[in-house]
Amino acid sequence: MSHTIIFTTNTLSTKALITKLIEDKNVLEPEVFQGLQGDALTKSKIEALIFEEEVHDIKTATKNTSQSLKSMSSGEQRKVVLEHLLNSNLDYLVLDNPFDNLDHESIADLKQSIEKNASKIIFIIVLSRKSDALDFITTRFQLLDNGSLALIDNSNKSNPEIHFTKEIPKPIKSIHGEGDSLINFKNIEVSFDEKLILKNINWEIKKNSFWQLIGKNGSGKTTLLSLITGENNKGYGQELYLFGKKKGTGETIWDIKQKIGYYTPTLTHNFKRTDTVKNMLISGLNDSIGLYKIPTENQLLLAKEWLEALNMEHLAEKVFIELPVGQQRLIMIGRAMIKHPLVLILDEPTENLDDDSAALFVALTNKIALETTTAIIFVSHREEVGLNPKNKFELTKTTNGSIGTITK
Ligand SMILES: Nc1ncnc2c1ncn2[C@@H]1O[C@H](COP(=O)(O)OP(=O)(O)OP(=O)(O)O)[C@@H](O)[C@H]1O
Repeated sequence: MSHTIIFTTNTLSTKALITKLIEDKNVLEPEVFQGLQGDALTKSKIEALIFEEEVHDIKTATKNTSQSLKSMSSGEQRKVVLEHLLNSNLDYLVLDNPFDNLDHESIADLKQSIEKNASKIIFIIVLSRKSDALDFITTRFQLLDNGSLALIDNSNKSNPEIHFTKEIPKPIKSIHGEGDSLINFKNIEVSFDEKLILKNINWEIKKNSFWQLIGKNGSGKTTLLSLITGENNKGYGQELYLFGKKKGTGETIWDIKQKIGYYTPTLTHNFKRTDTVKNMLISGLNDSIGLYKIPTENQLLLAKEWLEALNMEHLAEKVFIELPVGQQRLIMIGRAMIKHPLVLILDEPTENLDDDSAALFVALTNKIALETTTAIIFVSHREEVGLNPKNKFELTKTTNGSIGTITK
């Protein structure tokens, strides 16, 4: 049995595929896999280990560190759990998009580690991105709509059709913001358990700017964003200015949230409600996820305009969580943008997307940057092909906290 790559697209359920791959009757070559021990590195595996640690106080993947799995950055979590699985005497290991969330160096490390273990463990790697494929694995399949696997040659290229022809719809009412300076970090520092994570951060975000925030795993990107969105109170007492006011001097978290549009894939991870696509868009006007109020006529009209702009009019009444993930992401960027916030924060928004869906997401982000005055902060490890940020802010780890530099 050789190592295998399986390409999937966002219209298909990889969960069902992965369950089959680690069942006794593995879909690849059932007779070969009979009796072999396998496991999978997936998001739900990581979530289950966090649950074990939190609720039952059982440390499995983190038994050699004092830090909890939950408090680690997403990239750190992935690395620790993979290391644990590689040391678990398995015959085969299924990796679900293992390079998502990882910085370039970690991707190179991980690829090396897979190659190093390739004589001991059979790897089955499920990928959404063609560019993530490992050269030494030449057995490659495409998951088809009917759940079967088709052997492919390596020259298959995708060509997404991008046709956002309508303009980004105008908001019902403008959000008021004084001056050009929206967010200003002046010598900001953040520590956890007395360990400095961010050091002397100076960064000003102005109206109409388009930033990409980059930095290695654990360099503090999410921590930096959480100072803006209000989830982290470590900004108080420091020179952090949000929309012209020093943080902690009067504005409530809700005042601040109202000026920000935010999207990160975890926002809808546990979302189980059956809101329609149309209502999901409108909920961005109330800063809720899912609609808890009856929409007004104007709101319904605005949602219609957005659906047209996204070429998704026909999906208005569909249940949001039943859409393929690529379409869900476009709706979520629409939801975050519907009020034309002063700042739009997109934290690893293309995580887990296939090439075509990522290209659509990137095109929509560029369009928002071009047609509105909203400032955009796009966080990604990947150099997304086609993304056109005007500036880049990079966090670089040092032994005493990460420092920030404007690199573009
Ligand atoms: N509550 C916490 N307690 C202890 N350490 C923490 C806590 N929250 C974050 N950290 C640490 O702070 C550092 C920065 O984490 P953060 O999630 O901001 O990084 P990141 O750049 O977003 O990483 P990634 O790209 O992997 O998502 C990490 O080393 C993380 O382990």
